[in-house]
This record gives sequence, C-alpha cells and structure tokens, in this order.
Amino acid sequence: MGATQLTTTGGTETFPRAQVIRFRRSSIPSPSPPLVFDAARLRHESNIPTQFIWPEEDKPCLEAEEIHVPVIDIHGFLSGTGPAAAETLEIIREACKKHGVFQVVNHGVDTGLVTEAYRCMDEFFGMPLTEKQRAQRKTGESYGYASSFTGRFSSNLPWKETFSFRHAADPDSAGHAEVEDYFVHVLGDSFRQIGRVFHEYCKEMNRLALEIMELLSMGLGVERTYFTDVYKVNDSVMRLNHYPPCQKPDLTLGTGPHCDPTSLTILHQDEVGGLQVFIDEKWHSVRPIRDAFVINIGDTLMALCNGIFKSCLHRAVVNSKTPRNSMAFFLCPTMEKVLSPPSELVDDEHPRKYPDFTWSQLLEFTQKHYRADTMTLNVFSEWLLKNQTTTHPASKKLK
Ligand SMILES: C=C1C[C@]23C[C@H]1CC[C@H]2[C@]1(C)CCC[C@@](C)(C(=O)O)[C@H]1[C@@H]3C(=O)O
Ligand SMILES: O=C(O)CCC(=O)C(=O)O
Ligand SMILES: [Fe+2]
Repeated sequence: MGATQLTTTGGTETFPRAQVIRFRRSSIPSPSPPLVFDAARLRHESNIPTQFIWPEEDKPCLEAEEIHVPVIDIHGFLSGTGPAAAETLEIIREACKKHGVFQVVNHGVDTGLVTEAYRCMDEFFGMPLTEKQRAQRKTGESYGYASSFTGRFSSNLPWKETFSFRHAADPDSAGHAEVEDYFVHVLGDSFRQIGRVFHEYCKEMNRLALEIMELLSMGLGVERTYFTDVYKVNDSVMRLNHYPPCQKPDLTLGTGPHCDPTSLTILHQDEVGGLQVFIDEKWHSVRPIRDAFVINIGDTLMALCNGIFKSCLHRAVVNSKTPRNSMAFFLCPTMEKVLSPPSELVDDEHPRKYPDFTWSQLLEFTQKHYRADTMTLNVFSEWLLKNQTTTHPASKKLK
C-alpha cells in the first residue's frame, strides 16, 4: 500500500495510501471553476464529474447479497418480557464481537416522529442550493450543510448532501432546545417547527442510545450502568443524509467505506435501501425495516471495549432512479473526557490495544488530518503515540 505525505503543524507525517485529507491550497491556481454539487442538476447528468468516480477496488456492487442483521426487541429485553434474556444477550455479544452491527425494534420511538422527520428532511433538501447554503458548514467545523465535500476533499467525493447539527445532553441541565435554536439561528424563524421536530428526534435518540449502552455493558459483562454512566452527559451529532439519484451509480458511492469514528450510531434508512456492511470479507446490503433502527458500534466504543466489540465497516450506495434519505445519530462522549477501558477488560492476556484519548482529539484528527475510513482508529492510535506529550492525559503509553 502506498503512502501519502501531509504536512501539519506537528511536522511531516506519513499515512497509508490516499486516505489523508487533501487540503486545497489557495496558492495553486485552479484551471477550472470550483466544483459545485447541485443535486437538482447533477441527478440528470450521465457524464458525472471525475471527482465522483471511485477507484476500481471501491466501486460498488449494486446487487450485493442481503444479510440478515440480528433484530433485538429492546423493550422486551430490558423489561424482561421478551424472548429469553440470556439468548438475546448472546446474540448481541456475537454480533458485536464479529462485525459491530445489529438492529433494534420495540424501541419506543414514535413512528409518527420518524415520518415527520423524513418530511422535514424533504422540505430542507428540496430547497434550491443557495437556500441550503445559508446553513453552509465551514471548514474545520462539524455542523451545517455540505453538498458533497467539494471544498474539503478533491477526489472520491461522496454522492450526497448532508446537514449535521449538535445535540449535547446533560440530565442535570435539560430543557434547552438546542436543535430548535440552531435551525432558527442558521435558517431563520420559519424553520422553528422543523428544528422542534429534530430536537424531539434527538431527545429520543439520546434515550435509546443510553438504553443500548445498558445492553452493551451487560454483553461485555461489566457493571450494567458502566457505559450509561460514561455517556449520560454527552456531546452528540445528528446527521441528515440525502442521496440524490445518480445516472452512474456503479461508478460512485453515497458514503465511502468507513467505520464511524464516533461511539454508537443509530441509523434509520428510508424504504429505498443502500446501506451495505462488510461481513465475512464481502459487502452485503441491509434491507430497510421501517420500524427498526440499525445500530453500529463506532471506533471510540471499540477503543473503550479494548477491541472486544468491533467497529462496523459500512458504506452507502446510490441508484439511478430514487432519491434516498437516512438519519444518523452519532453518540459521542463529552469532548475532554479521557477514554480508557474498564479494568475488567484489561489483563495479561488482553493487554491495552489503544492508548487513552479524548473525543476532541479523535474528532480533530478526522476533521483536519485524516478522512475517516476503514483504518481510522489504528492510524489515529499511531499518530497519538508519535505526537504524545508528557502533559496531556492521552499521553499514557500502551501497557
Ligand atoms: C465525526 C464524524 C465524521 C463523519 C461524520 C461523523 C461520523 C462519521 C464520519 C464519516 C461519515 C465517515 C465517512 C467519511 C465522512 C467524511 C463522510 O462521508 O461523511 C465522515 C464524516 C465527516 O468527517 O464529516
Ligand atoms: O446512509 C447510510 O445508510 C449510511 C450513512 C453513514 O454511514 C453515515 O452517515 O455515517
Ligand atoms: Fe457511517
């Protein structure tokens, strides 16, 4: 595998292949006007810009074989009214150890809220590009609207538009309608109602994420409240993904292969389908189930589990006819919390796999130095160890 050089404030670093974010340098004259991803126009284009054409090894298989991702009745499990608890726990444990993905039903999230959230997404993404750009995500920021990542990356561009916003939770200071305020701030008062819908949706995602954390603590055999305690105060991100049709769906990807650098992702996909997971050395599609959420383990949780539960490798493909929407709630710890696995998961036979770090460090790494992909956690760990200082909490060496 080749290597790409990137010069940052920390010096010159070598990272594998073309994974490094290629920064646009204003000093280099650009021969053509900047690329703009205007979905309304590009969805009809059969000559797609080369920046959207992915390398041969990443080109999608649109007819990938479906895989049955385990479906867990979460209310049944937590209330003790569902199928035998021990069996359910074993299914979760196996799925998380092998590939890091399962689905939940009977989760208590009102289907009306999900439908309403999709309606609001249609309203937002259906606006002309210039209207959406009022909420433009700025360089280095994690929130806002991005039409593909034309200003951020220069190749392997994803065929999608995204709108991301923050949802911080703290049970001791609940009540602040952060999402609603954000919508009004960036888009104006006419977006208050849409902001309210997404605020409600995020609150529900936060509740569900903490319930799933209870399940995962049990699956790992640590104290039932262990991960709920870590995440009850959190600094999470909600992302709306809109994938317009593409006349060359076999050449591009909606979202490239990656593991989420975050802790836990609660994904809802509409009925169109396009999510694929990499299991047993093959890409498989995950058929949408209207009442289910897909749960992915992310890199941060994998590090907190000392590698026992795996971060799920996934991607999204597009199609030539039907626009697709998905909603991802990324549970994240607070920025400066030092993340290290519980002592029960570390011993002589299972030494520490990753160094201590903070979410703020990993987030910065994925936003400024490295485009999140299949190897983020390993590359980040090496980078941390190389750049460690004696004063930072994340500077402890691997045992
Ligand atoms: C912290 C994050 C970075 C990304 C959004 C969240 C969680 C997943 C990451 C991402 C989806 C992984 C694939 C590449 C990426 C650039 C994307 O296609 O959206 C990633 C997100 C990002 O850096 O904005
Ligand atoms: O749209 C999908 O199905 C997947 C999206 C995704 O992986 C992400 O937003 O991180
Ligand atoms: Fe993802």
